[in-house]
Amino acid sequence: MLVGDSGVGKTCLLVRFKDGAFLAGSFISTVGIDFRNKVLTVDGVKVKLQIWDTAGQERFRSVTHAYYRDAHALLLLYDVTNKASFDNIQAWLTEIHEYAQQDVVLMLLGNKVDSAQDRVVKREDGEKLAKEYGVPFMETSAKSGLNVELAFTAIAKELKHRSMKLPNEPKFKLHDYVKKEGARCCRS
Ligand SMILES: Nc1nc2c(ncn2[C@@H]2O[C@H](COP(=O)(O)OP(=O)(O)OP(=O)(O)O)[C@@H](O)[C@H]2O)c(=O)[nH]1
Repeated sequence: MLVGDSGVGKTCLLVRFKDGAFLAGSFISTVGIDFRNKVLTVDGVKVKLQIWDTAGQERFRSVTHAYYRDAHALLLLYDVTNKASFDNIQAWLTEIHEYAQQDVVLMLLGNKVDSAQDRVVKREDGEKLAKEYGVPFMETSAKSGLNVELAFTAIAKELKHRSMKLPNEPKFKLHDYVKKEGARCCRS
């Protein structure tokens, strides 16, 4: 499930992942909730992700609260060009704590890193906040595609490992995977 303030790029991130395209131009805010499916092959196993795109606008909050309980993973987004969306992350985390399952997979994403000239939230600030709350963190761009595939693949890997629970397989460490792959392939 994708959550975060209105306008941070949740729908665009999902469209980039699903269709490999960027929705440029006028911004159409999500009404309520929407979902798309995508099948990924993770370590030779097909994983079907059902990805729920929520409305960030306050007036839809009661609708989206009802969906948290069934979410296996949450991608919490802020916009690196919008300080308020970053400042609201703590409130989102409180909400997640209240409504989501205790063991939900959670990842923090700082989106729109392609807009370098408009950036107001430094990468280190995102990293610091994520560390404080013990969640994996990445910067992304729905526009350029930076780290989009990586974010969803990391989540899919974690979910696959959880659902298969193979006793002889070493535990998958989402944090380490994100750190290693992020550093290797596509830091901005
Ligand atoms: N430069 C840039 N613009 C982006 C990016 N992602 C989204 N946008 C723009 O930001 C605006 C909002 O994007 P959406 O994906 O609709 O935002 P949202 O979080 O789904 O918004 P709500 O549905 O209201 O919650 C649109 O005008 C997008 O074109 C990005 O990575 N880079």
